[in-house]
Amino acid sequence: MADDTQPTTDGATVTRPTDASAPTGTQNSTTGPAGLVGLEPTPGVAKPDSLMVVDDVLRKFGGMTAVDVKHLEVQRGAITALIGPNGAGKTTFFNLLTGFDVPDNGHWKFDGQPLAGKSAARVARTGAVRTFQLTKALSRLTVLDNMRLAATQHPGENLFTSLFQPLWKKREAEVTEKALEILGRFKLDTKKDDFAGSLSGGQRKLLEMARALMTDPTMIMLDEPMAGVNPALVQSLLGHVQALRDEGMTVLFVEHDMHAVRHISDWVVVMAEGRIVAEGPPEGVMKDQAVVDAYLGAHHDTDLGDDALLDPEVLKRLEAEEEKR
Ligand SMILES: Nc1ncnc2c1ncn2[C@@H]1O[C@H](COP(=O)(O)OP(=O)(O)OP(=O)(O)O)[C@@H](O)[C@H]1O
Repeated sequence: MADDTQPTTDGATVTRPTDASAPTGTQNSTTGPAGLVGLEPTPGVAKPDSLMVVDDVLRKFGGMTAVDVKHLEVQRGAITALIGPNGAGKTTFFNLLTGFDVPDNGHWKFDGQPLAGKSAARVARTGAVRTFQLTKALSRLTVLDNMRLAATQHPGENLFTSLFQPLWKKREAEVTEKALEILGRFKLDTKKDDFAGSLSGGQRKLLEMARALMTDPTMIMLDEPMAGVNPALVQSLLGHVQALRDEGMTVLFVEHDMHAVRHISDWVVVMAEGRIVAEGPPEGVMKDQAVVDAYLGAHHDTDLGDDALLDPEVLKRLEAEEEKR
């Protein structure tokens, strides 16, 4: 397989596998993307190294079934995209898995630990952390304070430390150092004293990701990370997501941007009307008849992966525009 790598606005690199059946960033034959090679692309297929395993999760709103997932396994160390037309149940499913909503039925495990019935805070402490859009309150804090606040959800934080000044002083210094290091990685260090609300759409998304990293997650769950992002920064964001995977993190993301999905996902799971209708490597899944039907049934104008954004000329112009912001 030949890889095509491409630098982004901030130096991160997007690696585009030219053969989707053989993903990149492999560690050994069962874990990470390599473990997905050759798997049967059928809904509910077992993965060789599953970090999350979901069974019979049902969520109804009145008489309407929003989520009805029989079985899903998420491969450790890989990037899995969760896609589907509007109203398919993706966000509800995310909310259920992360303890922000309660199912009518079902159970699921993260790294062997049962999560059903656990609060959102307890789920986050297990290492499954989701990103959130910056709220109004957070927008009024500086970028650095946003990062420091995110660290308070860290499993290592405890009452003992917070009661003794020498301990919390030391901890505060460590947290600030870590925050600056992560901000540097996302090229947000120069913005550390700016209000988060003053950042561009793409920079906000980077900050959301940076905040999640303050808790050292095992799995990061991103809800539409590319939404509202300038196309020049999309490239950069994609590079960062791949870098997290290459460091061994598991990524699960909900996304409408099919360009993003096609170019960074190792595996794609498709939901429609609450159910998983297909899963498999990105190239194959986009051609799956059940997927085409689900999208055509929902909205006819969906772009299932436009490569125009990878045109160097288009990119150069967009990057120049982003620089001016
Ligand atoms: N709190 C709620 N009360 C009633 N119905 C809800 C609630 N939340 C979601 N729904 C319904 O459940 C279904 C699934 O919604 P959900 O937001 O999970 O879909 P989605 O795939 O994330 O859609 P989108 O891509 O548009 O964000 C929709 O029909 C929605 O109207």
